[in-house]
Amino acid sequence: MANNSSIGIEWAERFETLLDNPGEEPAAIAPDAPDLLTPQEMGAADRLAVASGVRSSALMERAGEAVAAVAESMLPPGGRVAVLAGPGNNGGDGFVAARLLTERGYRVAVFLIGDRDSLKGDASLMARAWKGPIEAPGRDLAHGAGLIIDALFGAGLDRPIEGAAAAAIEAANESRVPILAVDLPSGVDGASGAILGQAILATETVTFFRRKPGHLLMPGRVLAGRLTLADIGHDLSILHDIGPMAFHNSPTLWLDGLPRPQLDGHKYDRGHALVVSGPITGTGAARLAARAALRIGAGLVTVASPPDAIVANAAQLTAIMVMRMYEADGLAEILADHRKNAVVIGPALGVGDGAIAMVSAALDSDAATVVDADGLTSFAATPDSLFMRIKGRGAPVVLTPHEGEFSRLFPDLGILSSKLDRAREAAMRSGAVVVLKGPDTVVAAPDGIATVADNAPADLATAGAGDVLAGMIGGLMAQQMPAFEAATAGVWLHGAAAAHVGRGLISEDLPEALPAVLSALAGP
Ligand SMILES: NC(=O)C1=CN([C@@H]2O[C@H](COP(=O)(O)OP(=O)(O)OC[C@H]3O[C@@H](n4cnc5c(N)ncnc54)[C@H](O)[C@@H]3O)[C@@H](O)[C@H]2O)[C@@H](O)CC1
Ligand SMILES: Nc1ncnc2c1ncn2[C@@H]1O[C@H](COP(=O)(O)OP(=O)(O)O)[C@@H](O)[C@H]1O
Ligand SMILES: [K+]
Repeated sequence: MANNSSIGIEWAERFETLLDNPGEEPAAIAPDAPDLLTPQEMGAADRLAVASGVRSSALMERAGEAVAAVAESMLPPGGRVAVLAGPGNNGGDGFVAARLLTERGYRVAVFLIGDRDSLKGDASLMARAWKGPIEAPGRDLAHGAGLIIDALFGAGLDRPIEGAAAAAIEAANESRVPILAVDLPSGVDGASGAILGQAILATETVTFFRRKPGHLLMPGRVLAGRLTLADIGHDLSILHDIGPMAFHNSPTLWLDGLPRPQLDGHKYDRGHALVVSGPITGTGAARLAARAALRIGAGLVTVASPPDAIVANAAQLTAIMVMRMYEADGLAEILADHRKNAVVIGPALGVGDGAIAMVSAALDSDAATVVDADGLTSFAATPDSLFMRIKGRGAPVVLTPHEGEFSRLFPDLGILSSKLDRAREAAMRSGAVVVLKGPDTVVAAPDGIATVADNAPADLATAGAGDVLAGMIGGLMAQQMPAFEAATAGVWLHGAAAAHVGRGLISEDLPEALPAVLSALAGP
């Protein structure tokens, strides 16, 4: 995660409370608006809107209007508002909001970084329409204010914030006055969610047309606070020209493709998932994954167990079957039965040559494969051999690393500040769908399409939660759901199951919460 030292303890507290209440939809958003636009794509959207006949000053006026409307919900008229305006169009939005709020009875002070004469285009126009004084920001900029509007930098932030702007951000954060951010909390990179130098800790953020990845990726999601998505006059057809490649993970994306039991179906139509168990000291992980695969709808689930663990597995499984497996050759034999059409391998498998051989055997089969945990770590020294096998097969593969496992397989990708880019690069390099886990889990396909989830509660940071996720994805693939959709749906359902359980969650609860979550999705 990016450096958060400039935000300090309050940031950490916010992180905790926000993760307790994940996945709140932004206020004015249409629920089926999952597209995420990078700052560059948003710039293109603005240009396309202007090309289609919308005046850019009208876009800015509406943006400022949306900011003023949220400000009114945060502070009653008569209150004092401090507007921090930056040198670009984000500052322009701030000048519009300052004017509108003054007209509505607020006492507004505008603090500008730079001078009015250097402003360009619409920002210059809006600054001239502001009739009040303009001050330079000092340490006391928030003195007496009931609300700060942060219009320093938005989509145009292109380098770390220093100097006067950094000092203004520090003063705003330290004032403890509620902050409404325009477009993005200043200092947050809209593409990655990373902090560039110093960042505003906003109470609320108003953004326009579509969210950016940085509104969902950490720490941007936490720094943005509550998000409102405002329509400022872009035509939806613009999205066809832009072709967004990143999406907010929500059921809109995959619900139609979610497997459902058919009236005339039987269990063999719902696929047969195989989960590979570790040795006697590590059997629980496979059982968690197997239970999840069954709960998410696979018709049959079998645990392939090393001989020493067969009693432990058999004693604890009922609807799930157990098969004896003699190392990699045994696994290959079991998977020669093509009815076993999905395999989950890696949870508590053990790290080493034995695991490499077993993962290789799984990848040599025709079964859709989920490789997790030790199955990934075992290839730390030879990641290319894993990727070659993945690229050489016909059936799909999903890799489900947490950040630690990811850095073992893709050590050079740590330099990319964006989790979205890391997952995409990894998917491209490996040929697999990559699920890069965490509070902002990214699912990326080799063609660059990706989703970002924001519905996982912090309760998921518990032993075995990842095993359950691997099983859920395997169970969906057993039901013929394509890999990217299965991974995306699995991640969302995993978060929703955790939210359904709430406090005190342990991994065993997750599969058991699936019936309620799936039933709610299926509707009445
Ligand atoms: N037609 C449009 O383009 C619209 C733009 N809108 C607003 O315009 C914003 C984007 O405007 P801009 O592209 O002008 O970008 P910004 O206003 O976000 O910032 C760009 C300016 O800041 C400077 N800058 C960038 N990083 C800096 C740093 N670390 N330290 C000091 N200076 C830095 C740049 O040199 C440039 O002058 C959006 O976030 C949104 O708020 C809205 O008004 C809607 C319409
Ligand atoms: N702070 C958090 N907030 C939300 N989800 C989290 C958090 N930490 C972990 N998770 C999720 O919990 C799961 C943990 O998986 P993993 O790290 O593989 O654990 P394990 O190996 O114990 O199963 C992943 O799905 C991850 O996305
Ligand atoms: K801002």
